[in-house]
Amino acid sequence: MTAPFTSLTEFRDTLAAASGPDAAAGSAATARNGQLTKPPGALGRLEDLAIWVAGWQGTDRPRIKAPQIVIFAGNHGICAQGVSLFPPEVTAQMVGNFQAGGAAINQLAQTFGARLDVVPLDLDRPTADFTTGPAMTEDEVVAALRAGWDAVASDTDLLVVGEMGIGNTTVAAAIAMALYGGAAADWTGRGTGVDDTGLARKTDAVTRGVALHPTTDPLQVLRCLGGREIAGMAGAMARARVAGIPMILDGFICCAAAAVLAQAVPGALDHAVAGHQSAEGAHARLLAQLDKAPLLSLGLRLGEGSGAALAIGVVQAAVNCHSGMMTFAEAAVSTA
Ligand SMILES: Cc1cc2ncn([C@H]3O[C@H](COP(=O)(O)O)[C@@H](O)[C@H]3O)c2cc1C
Ligand SMILES: O=C(O)c1cccnc1
Repeated sequence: MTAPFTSLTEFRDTLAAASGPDAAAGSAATARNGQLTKPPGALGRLEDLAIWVAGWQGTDRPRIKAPQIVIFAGNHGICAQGVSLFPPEVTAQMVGNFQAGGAAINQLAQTFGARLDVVPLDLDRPTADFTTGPAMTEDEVVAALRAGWDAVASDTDLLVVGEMGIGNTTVAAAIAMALYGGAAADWTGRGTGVDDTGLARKTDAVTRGVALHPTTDPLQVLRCLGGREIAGMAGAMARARVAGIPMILDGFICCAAAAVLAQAVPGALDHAVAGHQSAEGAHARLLAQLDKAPLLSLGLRLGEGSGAALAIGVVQAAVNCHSGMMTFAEAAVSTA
């Protein structure tokens, strides 16, 4: 489906018009869960996950048959401030690596049987340095949101969005500070591995950028401080919300994109679970703001959708148990 919006206002209206999950299917799944051959609650959060997917799929027997991972890539003018350990050309080089099958996310996608799509967004045209002006024009940010919307396949039943963009932990920190306040140092971290001096440069850049763009409108925060891959992720998440496709959030950068939606429209992330807590310092703080408890905590600090991709396996396991197990009656097992 082609994106049904051509402005930020229309984007917000599209997202706000999304309906919620099927409450009857959720209730039916809760009832079924209570009859499965296990002590009540013994599958812990897997039970909640299966019931949650059931609501979004509108059936008490959900299945995950077509998971999709989409990686958005973008380049950032803020790299001019010396905020990353790596040079910006790595973004395009890694896109080539994704296309050749050589990155971590390729292996993870294959492990969980997920389709993998890579969407480079104007890599030869970095955003503007947000310490000197708005990162994007409205046309640019809307184009990236539309690319995100259009990247979700029509048969996808579980979505993961990931990113590649040298400099984007600085961008995500600026978005988080603009949306939630606090000091820049609360939101900056080591990203690809900057030293103390690099971290101080990041924190200074975020302080100056947020001061230059004092807007509190979440979509203007995305335009002024964000990046194309972050807007692409937001557009794909919005499409999933409107289409009722459950999704798994990845690390710090992905959650910054999600935070824009959550602040723009209440309930915008009802279709999302947190896949993992990354090692980027402020990810835990951001997850707390989103009120999402991570499924995994493996010390990853990669991005590319990697932590969320791992959690595809957890969600698949949850729905397979829920939909494939026998009830006490079917299996002739005595109840308590
Ligand atoms: C080879 C390589 C592969 C990556 N895959 C993801 N990232 C991650 O690191 C970047 C963010 O960190 P910073 O803000 O410090 O630049 C993003 O591209 C993110 O996806 C990578 C980074 C590198 C170097
Ligand atoms: O939290 C993440 O996803 C992350 C952390 C560091 C670098 N890239 C991504």
